Formats: sequence, structure tokens, C-alpha cells
Amino acid sequence: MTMNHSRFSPLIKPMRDAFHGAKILGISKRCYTIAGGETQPFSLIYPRPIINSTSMKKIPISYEILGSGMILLKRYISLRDQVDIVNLCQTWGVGPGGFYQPSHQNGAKLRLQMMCFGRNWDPETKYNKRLRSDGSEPPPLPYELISLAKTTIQDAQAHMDKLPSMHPNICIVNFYSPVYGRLGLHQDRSESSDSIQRGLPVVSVSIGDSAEFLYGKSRDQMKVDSVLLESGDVLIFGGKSRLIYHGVKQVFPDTAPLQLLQETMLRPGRLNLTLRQF
Ligand SMILES: O=C(O)CCC(=O)C(=O)O
Ligand SMILES: [Fe+2]
Repeated sequence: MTMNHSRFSPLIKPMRDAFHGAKILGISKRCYTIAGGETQPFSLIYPRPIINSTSMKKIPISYEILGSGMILLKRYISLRDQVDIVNLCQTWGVGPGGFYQPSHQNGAKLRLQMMCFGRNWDPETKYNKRLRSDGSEPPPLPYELISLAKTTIQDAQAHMDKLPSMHPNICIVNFYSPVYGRLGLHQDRSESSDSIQRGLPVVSVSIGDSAEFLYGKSRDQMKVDSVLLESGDVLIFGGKSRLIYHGVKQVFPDTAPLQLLQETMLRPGRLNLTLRQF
């Protein structure tokens, strides 16, 4: 198999590239890059950070507490920020270290496309291999996403106790096609034992088509709860819920906001980013 076969075709339809001069010149990646921390590279223009405009305007956040340390912030990410996040993932996702379809240890393919920021994770080697099997390295975690996760946690902490703060340094990005895409029940437990023991939250951002998300204290399908995750929603699970079993049962076609599709040319499906502290 050549590398082209395993490469994810762009999230955004190719004709959009005609309008992305910076990307074609190969400079847009440098504008987004942060080297291992929070120092930004020199830029002639001020980068517009991804910050949640809802919280800036102090419009009350609509939220649902799903358990101890588990909260769903509804429609939290503005459409403009959703567009920026899609473009960010598109920029990095089509290059080396970008989207691919990983396999389980038994060879079965996961029903999603994945890429990682900050540190490589795959179902076989977890976080243990610096390079992917195709030799690529994960791109650095963009500072816009670090800042987004931190602001989100602060907003969530205003509504619930027992949610620790965290400094994200890794992110797994999944893309699910409608109908076919799914993710079986699992725990996110490959991060460092320190991160897990302290219950440092996972911040999960959903963009595009809506999904039925399952969560529960055991892997038993009969005992899990279900919640709808829509475009712009942020789900946080930390504290006592850090090791909750969770998965994506189904992605509903044609449920993404029309304006998001018009502004990004996002292909049908659902983009999910889970920010974590290793
Ligand atoms: O897509 C989602 O909502 C969940 C993703 C997830 O659980 C993971 O990447 O570990
Ligand atoms: Fe997960």
C-alpha cells in the first residue's frame, strides 16, 4: 500500500484551496505553530485566538451536569470558532502526520479517521511510539486549542465543584462519516498515571454532524446513558468521571449547521477533538 492510500482525503473540498494562498505557499502552518509550550512564533499580524465568544459576551452558558466532574456545555463554541477549528484541522490533517484510518491490534480498522497533535497515539502502541508507522511525527498542539480548552474548563468550573484544571499538551482528532462512523465503548486511560489519578479532565469538542454519545460506569451496553452531541458542544469529563466508559454510537447525516458547511466546505460527518494533559 502506498502512503497515498492511507492518507485522508481533505476534510474540505479541494476547490477551497484556491482561496487559501497562505496554505499553498506553505506558510500557514508556521502561523499556527507553537513549539512545545505557549510561546508564539513571530507574526506580522495578530493571530485571532480561538476564544469562546459566548463566554466573552457573558451570555449564560446552557449546560447539563452528567455526573461528578462531567459537564456538557451546549452550543458553547461560536460558529466562527468552529470554522477556524475546521480550517486548523484541515491545514494539519492533510499533511504528514495527518488523518489516517488506524487499526486495532487484531487488524480491524477503526471506523473513523484520526490524527494527533502533540503526541502520537494509536490503538496498538498507545502513546509509546514517537513516530507513526508511516514515519510521520504528530504536529505540535496549536496554542489556539490550548487556550480554548483552558477557557472552557474555567467556564465549567463556575458551574461545578471538583473539576480540576489542566494544561493540555495532546489532542486526538477524530472524523466520523455519517452512518458508518462510530467508536466502541472505552476508557481514556493511556495518559500518564499522574494525569489519570488527579482526574485531569478531557475536553471534547464536537463540530459538524450530531452524534449519539454513550457513557456509563461499565462497558455493559445495557447500562450506559446516551446524550446528543451537536456542533459547538463541549463535553468535559474529569474528576470522578475521568475514567468513564464512553463511545460514539452513531452519527446522524445532514445535521451539521448549514452555515458551517457553506463557510468551510466540510465534508459530511463529525469532527471531534479531545484535548488532554499527558
Ligand atoms: O468522538 C467522540 O465524541 C469521542 C472520542 C473519544 O472518545 C476519543 O477520541 O477517545
Ligand atoms: Fe475516548
